Amino acid sequence: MVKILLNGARGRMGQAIQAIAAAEEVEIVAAIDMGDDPVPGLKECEVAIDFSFHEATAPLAKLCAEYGKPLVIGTTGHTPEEKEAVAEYTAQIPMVWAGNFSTGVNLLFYLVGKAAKILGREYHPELIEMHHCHKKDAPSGTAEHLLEIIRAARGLTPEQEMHGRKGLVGERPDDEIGVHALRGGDVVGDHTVMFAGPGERIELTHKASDRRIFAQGALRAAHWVVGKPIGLYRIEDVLGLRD
Ligand SMILES: NC(=O)C1=CN([C@@H]2O[C@H](COP(=O)(O)OP(=O)(O)OC[C@H]3O[C@@H](n4cnc5c(N)ncnc54)[C@H](OP(=O)(O)O)[C@@H]3O)[C@@H](O)[C@H]2O)C=CC1
Ligand SMILES: O=C(O)C1=N[C@H](C(=O)O)C[C@H](O)C1
Repeated sequence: MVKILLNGARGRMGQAIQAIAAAEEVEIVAAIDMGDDPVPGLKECEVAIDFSFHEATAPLAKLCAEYGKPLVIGTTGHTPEEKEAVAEYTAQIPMVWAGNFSTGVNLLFYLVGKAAKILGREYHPELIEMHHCHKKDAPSGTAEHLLEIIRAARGLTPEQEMHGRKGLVGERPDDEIGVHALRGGDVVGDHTVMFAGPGERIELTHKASDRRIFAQGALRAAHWVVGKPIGLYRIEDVLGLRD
């Protein structure tokens, strides 16, 4: 059993984690949300898990550093300043930080990287993601990581991303990544990267149908990170997928 503090406990992911905790050999010693004091739970836990809201992550990371507790972050939508603030604490505690804890999406990351490298510039990447109507950030954290992967493979910059198209946008250049965030209904999380080339197109898709996959990944990360050296880890480290 590993003892966890869960931040964002009343939310969709908080509920999904609580539903499987016992089966995954996790004891939730503190289930907190906005307005709750994390300190008593932090003192008792072995690791904290954050699935809450972008503004909440850096303050929690600061407290984890103060009490010497590892942190697993699933929350997305951080501003560049918030990301920087959180990253500072990776010099004080072990941290696993991932925009998507599913095994399937991590395979998608790998396949998209390979495809972006193998296919030439004339195979145009377009990224489409769809989530439920309650999601507050766009594009998704998963989409942001897919964009990083495509940019790295193709030598592109964030300025070469085109988020949605409207009006006289002109012809699509080769060195562009189209990004389209769809919202509606109760979609758990779909991500497609399309490479549209001359005479053919390749589509790589992952569709999540149950939040359990994210919850299982996050709890696996919580078990894994306890006792690890200080530093920043990704889900690839937890899954042993790092090249
Ligand atoms: N990495 C991954 O694999 C996944 C990541 N996510 C991400 O996890 C996050 C949560 O998603 P989801 O559960 O669907 O969202 P919800 O909106 O359902 O839940 C968020 C929870 O966080 C609480 N909360 C809001 N602000 C704060 C705060 N300042 N301090 C502490 N708690 C706060 C909310 O409380 P209240 O209701 O009182 O506002 C609520 O209980 C999102 O960023 C989402 O993108 C989601 C799925 C998978
Ligand atoms: O908010 C969600 O629901 C999800 N968020 C994560 C993201 O932003 O990528 C992961 C998953 O797609 C579900």
